[in-house]
Amino acid sequence: MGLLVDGNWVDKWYNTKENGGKFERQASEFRHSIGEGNSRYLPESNRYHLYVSLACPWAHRALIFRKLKGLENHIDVSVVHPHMLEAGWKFEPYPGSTGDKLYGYDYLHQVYTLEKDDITTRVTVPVLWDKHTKTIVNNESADIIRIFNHRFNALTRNEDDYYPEQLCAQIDEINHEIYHNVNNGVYKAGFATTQEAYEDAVTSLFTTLDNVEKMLSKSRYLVGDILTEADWRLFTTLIRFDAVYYSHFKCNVKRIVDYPNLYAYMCELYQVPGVKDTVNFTHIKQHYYVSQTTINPTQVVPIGPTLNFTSNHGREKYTNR
Ligand SMILES: N[C@@H](CCC(=O)N[C@@H](CS)C(=O)NCC(=O)O)C(=O)O
Repeated sequence: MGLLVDGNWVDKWYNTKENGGKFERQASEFRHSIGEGNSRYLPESNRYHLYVSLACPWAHRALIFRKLKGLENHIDVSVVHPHMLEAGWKFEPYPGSTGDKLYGYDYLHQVYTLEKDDITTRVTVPVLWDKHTKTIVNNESADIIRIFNHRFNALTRNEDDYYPEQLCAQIDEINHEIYHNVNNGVYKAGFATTQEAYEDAVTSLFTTLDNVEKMLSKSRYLVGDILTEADWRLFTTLIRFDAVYYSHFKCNVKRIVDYPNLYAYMCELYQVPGVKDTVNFTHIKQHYYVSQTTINPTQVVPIGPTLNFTSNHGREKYTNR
């Protein structure tokens, strides 16, 4: 695990010593959009490419939106190897990995230096890449899912809207809480290097999960009867929770399966057509347990738990009232 400094790969882990044992995620650097006033990046078929890891919850958001919005024939995907070690994300044969379909590179950092040869940056997934200009359009999943949500509608004729105008404020508000306490909260717990930083993160995480459990006892989705991006952003953390975050990141106050409403809600989302094809538990478990050697130095991957997301979720009752 490392980063690019002036175009050179440096093998270095996040430094938590400077800030009281707390993990602080760095902001994504490439934040361009496609279409709507952006004359550089136009919404064209087969022009953009998505680099992902099937393990990564942020990249998973982008894969789900690509599926839901019918973009599979317009935006192809390269999938990295699940292990992210000294050289960062790599392209090596592994079931479910594809190699770098565009340039045949060995490492994802080579895609970043193709964009700019003396770049200084972390090398993260997802990356939305433009094949025409050989540049990174965007490497922030929160932006990529919004681009996918509406910028290619003219091509796909898929008008499904996961960020409807009248709900934007509500969605932004819930995203904010879920991002800090849940999506990033599990990382803050797992990467904490002091007891205090760990306990702060786990307390906020379970306070939010308890609140969401209550909300979901009254409402089918996070902002009412409509499935929105807020739900998909929560889903990619929930689906990894019992298999990884509970044990590896020590988020072990409760499992998702112990929350009746959260669990049924997660099953409902998993069962939305196409979504289960985006979930790969081998990549997920291999990535976390093998790559994060500061937490799991033996790199032994647990066999369990046994998971079932296909049971009858019964969530229709909330909209049929
Ligand atoms: N804010 C980014 C975060 C992406 C991210 O941190 N991805 C992780 C994988 S789960 C990564 O590639 N980490 C490599 C690193 O931090 O060097 C997003 O949501 O797109």
